Amino acid sequence: MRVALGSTRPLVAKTTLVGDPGDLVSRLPGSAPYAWIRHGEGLVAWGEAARVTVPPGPGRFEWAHDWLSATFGETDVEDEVRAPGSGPVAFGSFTFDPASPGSVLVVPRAVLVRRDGQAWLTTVGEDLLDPVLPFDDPGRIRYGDGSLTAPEWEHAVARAVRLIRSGRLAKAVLARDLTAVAERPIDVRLLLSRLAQRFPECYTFSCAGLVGATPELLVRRTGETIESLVLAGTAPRGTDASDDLARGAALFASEKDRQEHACAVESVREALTPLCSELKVPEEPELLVLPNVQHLASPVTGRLAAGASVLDVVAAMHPTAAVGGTPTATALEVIRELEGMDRAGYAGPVGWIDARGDGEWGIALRCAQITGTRARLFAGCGIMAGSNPASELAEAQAKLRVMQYALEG
Ligand SMILES: C=C(O[C@@H]1C=C(C(=O)O)C=C[C@H]1O)C(=O)O
Repeated sequence: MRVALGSTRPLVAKTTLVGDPGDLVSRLPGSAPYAWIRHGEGLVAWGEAARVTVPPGPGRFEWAHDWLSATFGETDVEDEVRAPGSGPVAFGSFTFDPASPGSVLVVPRAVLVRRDGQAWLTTVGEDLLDPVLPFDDPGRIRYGDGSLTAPEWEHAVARAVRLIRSGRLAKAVLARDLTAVAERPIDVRLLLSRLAQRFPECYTFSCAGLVGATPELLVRRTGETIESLVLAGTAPRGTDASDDLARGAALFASEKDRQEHACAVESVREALTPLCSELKVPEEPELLVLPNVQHLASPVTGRLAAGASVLDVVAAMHPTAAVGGTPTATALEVIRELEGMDRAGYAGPVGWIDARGDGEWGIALRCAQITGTRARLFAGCGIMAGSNPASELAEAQAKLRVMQYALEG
C-alpha cells in the first residue's frame, strides 16, 4: 500500500536523549497538541508529519494497521533509545461505532517522552522549532443539553432497564452528552494541564480535539506482555473519610455492581484468550478511588502468543462490556436506539503505537470533543436490571464534572 505523505522523499525520524523536560504539558506549543500522560510521565507531541482519516466500517482496524505499516515502513529511523515510544509514533482515536466517521491516525512531527527517569525527543521530517506560547483562558463557559435533556435520558435508562428485565440483554451502557460554549477559543493545553494535575492516576489524553482523563486502560503492550485495567461499577466519593470507606465497601458488596463488573471482565477475557499464551484475570475486583468517583477495577495481564501489535489487540477488544454491554451486538442496537446521538470518539479507543507495535490505548472516557470555542462532553453508565434512573443520572453528572473542571478550573 502506498501512502501519500506529502513528500516524495522518505521521512526521517530521529530519536535523541534529552535532559529532564520538566512538566510535559508546559512544553507543548499552541496548536493541535497530542498527549498521553499518567503520573507526570508519558508522551506529548505536536505537528503532523502524516495524518489519515480511517474509513468507517468493520475492517477499519486492519485498514489502520496497513496504513501504519506503510507509513512506518517508509520512514528512515535513527533511534538511540530503542524503548517503547521511541522512534516514530502514531497517535490515534477511533470512533466508538465502527460505522461512524472520524477515526484518525497522526504521526506527529515532534514527540517528547519521559519514562523511568529518561527523556527523549523524536522529530519526524523537518526539525522546526515551535515557540511555546502561554496558555489561553477560555473565559466563561455556558452549558446546554446535548441530544437528550436529563429527564429524557432518565427515561432512556428506564427503557433500557425494561429491555434488560424482559431478557433481551444483560447489560447496556448508556451515555449522554452536554454542550459547552466558551467566550474564547479553548486552549487544549490548559485542559491537559488541569487534568494531569487533578487526575494523576488517570491517563490524560489528547488526540485530534478529543481531550480527557480516562481511568480505563484498554491495553498496554510492551513486547510480549499486555496489561489492561477493566472498570465497571461506580460509587460516589464520601463526604468524609469514614463515609468514603462505607461507600467503597457498599460498592464492593453490591450484587448489581459486581455483576456489572463481571460482564466487563468476561468480555475482556473472551477477547484476549485467543491472542494469549497466558492470561491472568483476578478472581475479585479491587477498588480504584478517584477524586470524583470510585470504581470496581480488575487489572488483567497476559502474554501474547504470536506477534500481535497493540492495535491488533485493541481491534479484538473493542467494544468491551464496560462501554458497550452484554451481549455486545444487542447492546449496540439498544445504544443506537436509546441514546439518540453519535458517540463519535467517546468510549472509543484512544492512544499511541510505535513502529515495533508497542503502545498504550485507553477507552476515551471523561472526555470532550473540542472545536474552537465549543466542547461536547460525554459520560455514561452501565445499566443493569437493578438500575435506578435517578442514581444513574447522578453518576453520569459526577463523571461529566471531570471535563467541567478542566474547562472551568
Ligand atoms: C461509561 C463510562 O464509564 C464506564 C462505566 C462505569 C460504570 O458504569 O460503573 C465505570 C467505568 C467505565 O468503564 C463513562 O465514564 O462515561
